[in-house]
Amino acid sequence: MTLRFTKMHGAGNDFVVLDLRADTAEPGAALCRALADRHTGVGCDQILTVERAADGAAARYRIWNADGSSSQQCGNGARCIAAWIVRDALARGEALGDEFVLDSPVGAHAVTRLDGGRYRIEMGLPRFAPNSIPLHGFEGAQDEYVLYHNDAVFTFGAVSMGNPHAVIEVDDIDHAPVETVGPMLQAHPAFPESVNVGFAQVQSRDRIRLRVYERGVGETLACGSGACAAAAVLMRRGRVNRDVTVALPGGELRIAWPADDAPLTMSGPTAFVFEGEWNHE
Ligand SMILES: N[C@H](CCC[C@H](N)C(=O)O)C(=O)O
Repeated sequence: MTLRFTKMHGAGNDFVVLDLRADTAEPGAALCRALADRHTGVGCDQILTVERAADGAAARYRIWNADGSSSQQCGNGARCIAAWIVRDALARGEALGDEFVLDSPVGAHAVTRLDGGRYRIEMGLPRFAPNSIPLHGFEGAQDEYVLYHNDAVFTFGAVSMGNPHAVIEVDDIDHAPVETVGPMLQAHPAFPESVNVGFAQVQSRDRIRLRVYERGVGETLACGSGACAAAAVLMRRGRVNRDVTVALPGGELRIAWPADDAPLTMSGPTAFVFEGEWNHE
């Protein structure tokens, strides 16, 4: 089987983009794992599929992690799909304009094309209620949850951006226990659908450094929904202003959440790396 794809990344979070608009079958978990393999496949954190949208949106997209699991949200992926759709429209001689809508597993996202391959995405409202994350074992949304595990105590914030996030504040991001606490929380029964685990260091009221151990992947160079989640948790705690820069290992994202009842927006870069054909038996 020959599979045409586009390799892209958003702040170093990398993707294989598949065009399914001609009703090509969606990739199964095994094909996603094979595509994502960085030795025997193409290599990526997530596989994104572009599909026809019904309701006036420019396109619909879906998301699969490198381990084959699906997700409802991918912030860096949304920006890359926006860039992919704009380039596709230009190649067809169609003018898409700088404002359009993308449909995703968690609903419509308004997109604004900025300069230099940057895009702003409306990421919806952060949801803090434990049952929306989902987070079991706690009643009512809290700014900080406390979890006991093997004689250790973990405090974290939790929020859904359409996918589940835990956010742990640290004093020294370069020595954060990403590879140990990340998998521990993902396997903990408090997170029945696992979780993306962010480690955030507040540098000022306008700047956060962040590392994310992603569900279905491990640590990535950037996580767009993770940047939204960390900003939302820290804004709700009053630790940062409502418009911040989130610096991840792969690049910087801008997160604004002007009011609790206003959509949170994420702005950041996109990049096309190469087009390819993958021959897979
Ligand atoms: N690993 C995530 C999906 C990708 C999120 C990330 N790449 C982003 O940019 O938001 C999950 O399973 O919920």
